[in-house]
Amino acid sequence: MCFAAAISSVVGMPSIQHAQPVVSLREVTRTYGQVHALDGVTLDVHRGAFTAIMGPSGSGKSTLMNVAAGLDDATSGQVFLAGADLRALDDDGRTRVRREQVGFVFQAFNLVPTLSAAENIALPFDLAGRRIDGETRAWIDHLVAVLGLTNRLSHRPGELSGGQQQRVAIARALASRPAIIFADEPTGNLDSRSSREVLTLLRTAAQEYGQTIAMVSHDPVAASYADRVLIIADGRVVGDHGRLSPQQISDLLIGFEVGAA
Ligand SMILES: Nc1ncnc2c1ncn2[C@@H]1O[C@H](COP(=O)(O)OP(=O)(O)OP(=O)(O)O)[C@@H](O)[C@H]1O
Repeated sequence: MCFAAAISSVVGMPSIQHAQPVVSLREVTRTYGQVHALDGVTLDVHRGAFTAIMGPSGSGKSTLMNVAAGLDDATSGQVFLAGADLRALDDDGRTRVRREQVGFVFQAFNLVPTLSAAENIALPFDLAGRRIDGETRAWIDHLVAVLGLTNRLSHRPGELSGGQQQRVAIARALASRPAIIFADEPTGNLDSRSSREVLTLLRTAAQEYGQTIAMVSHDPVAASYADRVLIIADGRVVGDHGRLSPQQISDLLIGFEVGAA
């Protein structure tokens, strides 16, 4: 069964609304001592967008993701995540917004090694003290089937390939239908075939389900799966493009790598 059919058969195809951005940054700065990791970033990310964030090493990509996800504090400016004004919240408030609205996928998979795949997928619900109701169980079962994990649910991460581990991490991130998934180099530890599978899954989740995804990557091929490519240099957004080919992305980046050298 294709991903779209599986999803629509469980929840119906949601309408994609572009009214309120999922993430909204206004003139955001983040300084570490003398370093301006973010230097006046203004940015909206809309529901259903698959956005790649690219730029030279040290340009501020991780800082941007961390600030937008409420993992790090902006020094100045405004940060809205799923309608919440993050800078007006205390640590507990930010943690709550993160748990309820954000999914994460990391390069190193970040699965708990002592838990099975099924337990890892359910972990965010356990941590949030949320019961998995019937509808959510059906959704997770479908995700597991579409991601090809049905026969791997009792396995621990150490018994799975890299690609399978990342698919478990993606199922975990999608399970709670978060407002946004932040993916930090999600294919950094995968071979090219597994990378293609993972990127296709992310793109399909955005296109067919309206799942908002922001992905930091160094890889022009990975970024070519996104429908928006942001280029960050010296803490600023210096490029904001629609879908681009890997070659177009490489050419853009070479200009900034040379500029940064
Ligand atoms: N916790 C921190 N303390 C001090 N400086 C920091 C901290 N985090 C980031 N920086 C600095 O902020 C700038 C942006 O870093 P950031 O990690 O966001 O860049 P990046 O684009 O994600 O880099 P990379 O591609 O190498 O991961 C860098 O100069 C970095 O050294």
